[in-house]
Amino acid sequence: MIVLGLLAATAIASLVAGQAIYTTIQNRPKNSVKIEDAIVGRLEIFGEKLVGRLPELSWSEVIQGVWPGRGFISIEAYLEGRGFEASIADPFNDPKSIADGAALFQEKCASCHGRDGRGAGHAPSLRRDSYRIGNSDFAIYKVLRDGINGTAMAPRDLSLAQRWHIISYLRTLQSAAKIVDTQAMPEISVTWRDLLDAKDHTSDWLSYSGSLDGWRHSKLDQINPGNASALKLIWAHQFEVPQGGTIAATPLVVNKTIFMSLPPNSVVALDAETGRKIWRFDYTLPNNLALCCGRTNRGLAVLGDTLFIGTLDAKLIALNAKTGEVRWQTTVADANKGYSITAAPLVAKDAVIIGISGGEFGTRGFLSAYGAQDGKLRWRFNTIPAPGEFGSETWKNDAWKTGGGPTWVTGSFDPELNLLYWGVGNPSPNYNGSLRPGDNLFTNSVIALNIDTGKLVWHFQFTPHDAHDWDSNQTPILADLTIAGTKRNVICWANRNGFYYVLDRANGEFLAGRAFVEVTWATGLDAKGRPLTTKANEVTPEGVTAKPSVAGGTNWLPPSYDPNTGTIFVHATEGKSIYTTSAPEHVVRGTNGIYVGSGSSTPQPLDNYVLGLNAATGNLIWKYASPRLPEYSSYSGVLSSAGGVVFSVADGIIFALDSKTGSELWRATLGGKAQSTPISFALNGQQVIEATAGNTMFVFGLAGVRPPQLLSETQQSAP
Ligand SMILES: O=C(O)c1cc(C(=O)O)c2c(n1)C(=O)C(=O)c1cc(C(=O)O)[nH]c1-2
Ligand SMILES: [Ca+2]
Repeated sequence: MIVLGLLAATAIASLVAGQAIYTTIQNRPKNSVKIEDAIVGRLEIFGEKLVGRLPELSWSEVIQGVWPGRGFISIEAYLEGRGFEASIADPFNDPKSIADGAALFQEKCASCHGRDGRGAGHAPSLRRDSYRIGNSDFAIYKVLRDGINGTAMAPRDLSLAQRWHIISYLRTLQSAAKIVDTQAMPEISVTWRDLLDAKDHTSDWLSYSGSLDGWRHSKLDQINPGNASALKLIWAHQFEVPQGGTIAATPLVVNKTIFMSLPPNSVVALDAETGRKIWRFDYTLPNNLALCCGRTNRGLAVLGDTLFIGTLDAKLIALNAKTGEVRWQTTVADANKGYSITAAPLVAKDAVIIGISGGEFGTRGFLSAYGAQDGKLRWRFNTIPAPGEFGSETWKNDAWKTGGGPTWVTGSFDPELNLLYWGVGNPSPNYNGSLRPGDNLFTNSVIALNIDTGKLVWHFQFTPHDAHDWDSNQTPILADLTIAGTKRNVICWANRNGFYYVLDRANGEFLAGRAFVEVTWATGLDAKGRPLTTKANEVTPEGVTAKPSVAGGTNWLPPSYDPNTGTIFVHATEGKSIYTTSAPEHVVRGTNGIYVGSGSSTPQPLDNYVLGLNAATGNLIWKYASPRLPEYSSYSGVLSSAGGVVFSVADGIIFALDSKTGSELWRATLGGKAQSTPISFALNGQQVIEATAGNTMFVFGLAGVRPPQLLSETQQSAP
C-alpha cells in the first residue's frame, strides 16, 4: 500500500514537475525526452521493481533514482534499451559534488586508501584507470553501499547523495596527473594580451592556429629556401599512445615547455630543449562511447597557467599547466546522445570557446563559451534554429531537432570587430536530404558571433542542403587584402565542397570564389556565392558519382597564410566518390544513435597535394604532389614561415617547400601516420620545426642545440 502510494505520488510529482524532468540528464538538448515518455519510463521501472527484476536497488533507491532533476537512473537510456546498469550514472559530477566528495573521502576512506588515494597498507590505490570490482558508476556505488565481501572494505555509513559525491571525486583521482618531475618547471603565464600579440611571441606557439586570425604562420625567417636542406634532428620523444590512435593535435609551446594532447584524451608536458617529460595527464573515458570518426583530439588552449581540453565524452577540462592536475571540469553535452569533442578549444578574452562533434548522429549542433576561471557556461549558440528563430524557415517538420550542424574545428577571432568566426558541419542525416527539405541553416556555413553574447551577426552558407558530408569545419583565415582595387577585411575559406571563398568579414558579403580542385556537383558560384548545382549533386538510391570525394577538396587539416606574399597554402585532395541515399522509410537511427541515411564509397585512391593559392582570387599559383608511402596513409595541414618556406607531413614524410614556387627543398621520413600539423618556434635563438608522426615528436633545426637524442616516456634518465 505504502509502495503504491509512493508510486502514485511520484507519478503525480513527475506530471507536476513538468520542466524539471528535462534536467534529469545533465545538459541534454531541450525537448529530447517527451514528458509522456519520462512518465512511461518511470512507470516501467516501477513495474520492473514490483515484479522483482531489480533486486539490486531498494524501493527507496528506485524512487530517488528516478527523481526529477537529481535521479541517477537515466530514463532516456533506459527507454532506449541500454539495460539497467548502463542507465545508472552519477547525477552530480560537478565541481561542488567533487569538492563534497573530496571532504567525505578524507573522513571515510583516507585512513585505508591514503589521503591522496594512492593506497596504503592493504588498501589498493584508487588512482587507477579502472577498478577491479568493475568501473561502471553502479559498480562503484554498490561497493560504497555494500562493501566487498571477504575484504576490509566494509559498507560505509553514507547517504545516497554522499555516495555519488565520492564517486564524482574518485573519477578525478582516476584521471589524475601522473607527475614525473615538475621541480624545474618554468613559469607558465599567458595573458589575453599575449594571445592577441601571439605572432610576435616567436619563442612560443600559444593557440591551435598560432594566432587568433587562423594564419598558422611563423614570423621566424632563419630557415629559408637556401638552407632548408640542412635541417637536422635535435631530439625526438616517443609517446605512449594506445593502439589505433593517430596523433592529430597541434601542440602549444609556452616558455620552453611543449604541451601535447594525445589520443584519446591524454596531455603530456615536455621540456622543449631536451624533449624530457615533465608530467602526463590521462583522462579515463567511459566504455562503449559511440564515436563516428575515431578517438582523436586536435589540441589544447591556454590562458594564465591553465590548459583546456575537450574530451570524447563531451567534457571540458581545465588543467593546472604546471602539474597537469584538474582545476575544473564540466559536461558540455550528453555523450550518450552522440555528442563528443575532438576540437581544440579557443581562448577569447576570459572565455573558452568549445565546439562539438556529432554530425553523423542526429544531434543538434551548438557552440559554447565557458568562463575560463570557473568553468561556468556563458552562452550557447544552437547551429540549428528552433521553430520561430532566425533561419528556421529553412527546415521542415521536426527535422531541426536532429539536424546536425557540428562545430568540430577551432574558429578564429577578430578583436576589432569583436567577432568570432566558426565553421559548421553537415546536416543530419548526411546522405538523405529528403528527410530535411530546405537549405538547412546553419549547416555547412560560417557563422560570425558576437564574442560576448554568442549572438549571430551574420552567416554565409557554402553548401545549401548538403547530402555529401561536406562539413564546413575548416579554419577561417582572417586577412586584409586588396580586392578589385579596394582594401577589404576578409575571411578566406577553402571549403570541403571544393570551392575557395573570399567574404567580407564585417558582414559576410561574398567577394570572390572559384573551385580549387575538380568539382562536378556545381558549375560555379553565382553573384552571391551560391553554388550553381548540376545533376551530380542529386544523391540517388543507385548512387551518383561526384567530385570532390567524401574526403572533400580539403577536409579539416588546417591551411596557412603568408601575409608577405598574400598566399594561402592548403592541403587539397583530388578524386571522386559514389554517394548513395536510402528510401526515407529506411532511414533509421542506428542502435548507437548513428544517423546517416546511406553513405559513400571511394573506388580509386585519392591524390593529395599542397596548393599555393592567391588569397584574393583563389587562383592557383603552384601545385605540389605530396609524398606517397601508402602504409602511412595520412596527411597534416600546412605551416608557413617568413623565411619563405612551408612545411607539411604526408604519409609519414615531412617536407619543406619554397613558398613562392612550391618546389621541394627538403624531406625526411618520420615513419608513422601523422595528422599533426608542424609548428615553428625559437629555442635559444634558433628557429626549430616540430612535427609529430606515429607516436613520436621530432624537433628539427639548422644547428644542433645539443647532441641528437631519442627519449621515450619510460626512459627518463639523462643519456
Ligand atoms: O559531423 C561530424 O560531427 C564530424 C566530426 C568529425 C570529428 O570530430 O573528428 C569528423 C567528421 N564529421 C567528418 O565528416 C570527417 O570526415 C572527419 C575526419 C576526421 C579526422 O579526424 O580525420 N574527423 C572527422
Ligand atoms: Ca561529418
